[in-house]
Amino acid sequence: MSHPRLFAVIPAAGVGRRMGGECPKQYLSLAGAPLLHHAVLALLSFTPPRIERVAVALHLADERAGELPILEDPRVLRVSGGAERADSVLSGLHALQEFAQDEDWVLVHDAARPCLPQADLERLVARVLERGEGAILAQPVVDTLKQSDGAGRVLATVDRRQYWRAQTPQMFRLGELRGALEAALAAGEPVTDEASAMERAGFPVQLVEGSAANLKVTVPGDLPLAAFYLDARLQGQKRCE
Ligand SMILES: Nc1ccn([C@@H]2O[C@H](COP(=O)(O)OP(=O)(O)OP(=O)(O)O)[C@@H](O)[C@H]2O)c(=O)n1
Ligand SMILES: C[C@](O)(CO)[C@H](O)COP(=O)(O)O
Repeated sequence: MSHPRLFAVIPAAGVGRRMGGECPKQYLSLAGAPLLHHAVLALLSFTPPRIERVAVALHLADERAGELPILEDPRVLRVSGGAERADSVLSGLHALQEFAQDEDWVLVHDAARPCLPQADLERLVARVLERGEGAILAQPVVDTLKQSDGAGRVLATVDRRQYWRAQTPQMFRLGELRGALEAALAAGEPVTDEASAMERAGFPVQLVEGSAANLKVTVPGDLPLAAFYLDARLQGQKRCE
């Protein structure tokens, strides 16, 4: 069997509205480096299989992108992001077409998730390559879930055993994902993750349990927790040196 080829896209062109502040959150520094650096490093460090190219979707006009040495890595492709996250992902997929085939696998990972543990990434890639079906990292819901009536009161309590919180990376075949995203966007459907476009197109999506460390840095309160996880990883790496 031919060796499966693996590529990646990192959407990193957001403005970080919910974080506030002047600087888009992907350039905020935690554990000595910007969030974007940690996210790119997690993918460049992964093997086997080695990720052959990582397309990073940026606000190319943002001079801060030029200040990240990791974006000079020969495997990194800088592409211009789009108005929405899905547009940025598509921009990355189109750039990868120069290097990848439609049947190759692609991981899409948020720059806003800097703490991705290698063990989670290994688990996701192993499951996809073992079963030949796309998958996402996700966490089962552990709190009781309430449905809102839209006016600040509980409408219903739902069975939380059926609900998971999607994370990234999300891993699919490049051509299938490109087609599903293009179809969803053409239909004007809201696409907040790659899996929703694949579900809409009728593809199966496996759920692979991820860890709480793989949080999405969204609001200011997320920063100290992300710093804790990154510091813990660095301390662990020092103990192994
Ligand atoms: N047009 C966009 C919007 C978002 N993203 C990226 O998608 C990831 C997840 O999005 P989110 O957490 O929503 O980031 P922002 O859109 O920057 O945050 P906000 O919604 O608060 O503005 C981030 O890495 C962000 O940079 C992107 O590449 N292009
Ligand atoms: C892709 C994602 O991280 C999965 O939970 C999430 O949908 C991103 O949403 P955002 O509003 O773009 O942060």
